[in-house]
Amino acid sequence: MPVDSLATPVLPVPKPPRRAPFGDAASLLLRAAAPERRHVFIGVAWLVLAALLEAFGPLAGKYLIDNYLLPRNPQLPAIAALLAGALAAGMAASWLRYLQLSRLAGLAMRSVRRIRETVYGHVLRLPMSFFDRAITGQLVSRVTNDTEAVKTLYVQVLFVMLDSVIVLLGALAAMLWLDWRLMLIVATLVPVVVLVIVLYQGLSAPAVARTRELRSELNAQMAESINGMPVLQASNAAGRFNRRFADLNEAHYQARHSALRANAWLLRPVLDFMNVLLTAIVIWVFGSRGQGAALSALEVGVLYAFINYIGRVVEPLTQITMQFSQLQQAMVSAARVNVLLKEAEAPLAADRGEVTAGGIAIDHLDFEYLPGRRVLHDIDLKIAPGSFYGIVGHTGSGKSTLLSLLLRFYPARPGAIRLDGTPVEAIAEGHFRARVGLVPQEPFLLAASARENIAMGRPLDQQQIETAARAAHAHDFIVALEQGYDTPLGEGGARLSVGQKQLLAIARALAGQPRILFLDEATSHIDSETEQVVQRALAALRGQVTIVAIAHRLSTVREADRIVVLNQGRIAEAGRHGELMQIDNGLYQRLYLLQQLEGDDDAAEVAE
Ligand SMILES: Nc1ncnc2c1ncn2[C@@H]1O[C@H](COP(=O)(O)OP(=O)(O)OP(=O)(O)O)[C@@H](O)[C@H]1O
Repeated sequence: MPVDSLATPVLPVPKPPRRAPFGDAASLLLRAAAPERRHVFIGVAWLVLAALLEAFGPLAGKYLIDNYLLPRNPQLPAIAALLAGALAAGMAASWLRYLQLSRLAGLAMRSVRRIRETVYGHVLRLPMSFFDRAITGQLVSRVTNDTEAVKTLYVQVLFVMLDSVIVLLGALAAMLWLDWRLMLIVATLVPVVVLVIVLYQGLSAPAVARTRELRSELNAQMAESINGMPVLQASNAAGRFNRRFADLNEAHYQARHSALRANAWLLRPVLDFMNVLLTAIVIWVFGSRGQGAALSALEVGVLYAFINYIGRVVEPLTQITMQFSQLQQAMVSAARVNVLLKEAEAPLAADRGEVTAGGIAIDHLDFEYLPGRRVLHDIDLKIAPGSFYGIVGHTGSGKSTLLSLLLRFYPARPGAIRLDGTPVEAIAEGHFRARVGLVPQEPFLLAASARENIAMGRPLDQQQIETAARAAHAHDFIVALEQGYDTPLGEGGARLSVGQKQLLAIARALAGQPRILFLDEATSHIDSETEQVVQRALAALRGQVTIVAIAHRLSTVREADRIVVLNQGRIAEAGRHGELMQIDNGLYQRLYLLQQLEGDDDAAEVAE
């Protein structure tokens, strides 16, 4: 990682959307919950039943007051039956609510699991060009934090809201039946709540979106710092990073605070005030109807039921408004997840041919990462099956780019790359990856055993693993480890030397029995002695596997059948080592002599 990028004081903070797109969130949720339609219907049916049973309580109270208490009509069996009925209805409602909650919570959790798997699977299928733009920490934040926030949408928000709406409708229906004029007064709460929500949405949406963005920036900085820790500490950048993190954290706090302020002002207080106001209005209406006289028996029962129902209207409305802030956050997260899901995946390869012998043909290949900035020009190469090709050139000459195209990480266009006569994009993915092996510059090792690192999840037996390790000259050092092939290698293979890691990476590539093996500067980090081991391993494969090695260190490819020298994206020279050394003042000759000089200097330094 370049030190400059570490020292950059400001991270770009993308502009948050003005409004959280509800359609995006809804479509994501519906898609994820689609396989569970049956659970949704049953859960909702139970909710409706529970709300109906709960609405029965105040009606039973009204009946008790009207028929037994006020007329002083102590029919104990009837009163007991009424109370028992109300009690049973209440218990049944609670039981049903518990059942629906566990059913719907399970559904929510499964749906979120589905979303997370979909997002991760999608990320795995994205084209390499996406990862040129992506920032690891932000991406991780989408797959973990954002999908977690979407869970809130299901578990708390949707079900609490659904429940609240059903209870609200039940209470309004019961009031309508008791006294439609009073019901209309109480129902004025509904437009007030809609107004509060619209106001809240307008005030808090930008703050919530910004909070999410900033949180993922925080993750990104954390991930970047951990990855670049040696450079960060060596360049004394800890203080600068700390300040940058603190600035981001402060911006996050401010954004969160302004969302919470809108929350505190608008949500609960408005509803609490309306509750008191409406109860006062209903009592006043009853009072003015009686015009000072005592309320009739009928009215006392209705008043009791009404005051009871006002609570049942206010509570769900309060719940709905309170949940709205979480809904807001979840919608922003869902929208972010959706943006990621809309990224086009790498096109699926057709299945029109196979890699058999391992011949490679590159025809008039041009390539540019960014429009108008061509990095490869008219590359034309024929590599016979089983041969060993070296690709060399100055930094930035296009070696890695050519390898990326050979590995199908980017579409090879205009021009074409064919393997055994079939265009690379027309070979089925599984077959292609099995037949084409890669030994990268940085051997990526898992925190697992040597065996698992070679197998990489493929169903390989001990025999196959050992054969590959022997071919890569890795067997001897593996069996010398205290548990042999089962020795845990530590994070990133910390237990091994760089050269041993590289040999293990070669064993891994060979274990798949590839027909073609690409080496991406596989010898740049190892000493000359280990390089010779790698060279012997490669020499043993000659004739069986086509090898294309990109090399900074020319000694690695000295024995190649053909060495291709790239210069500014074009093939400048090609031939055997001896032939290239004959070209007076040629690029290869100059590179070679320069490296020899450096080698002599190193040797002299060691001798001193
Ligand atoms: N992902 C990318 N997006 C845009 N430009 C890129 C990308 N990768 C490489 N380039 C550009 O393409 C050109 C060739 O780079 P490439 O990495 O292929 O060179 P190289 O010969 O492998 O260099 P090195 O020996 O330093 O690894 C360079 O100018 C580089 O800036």
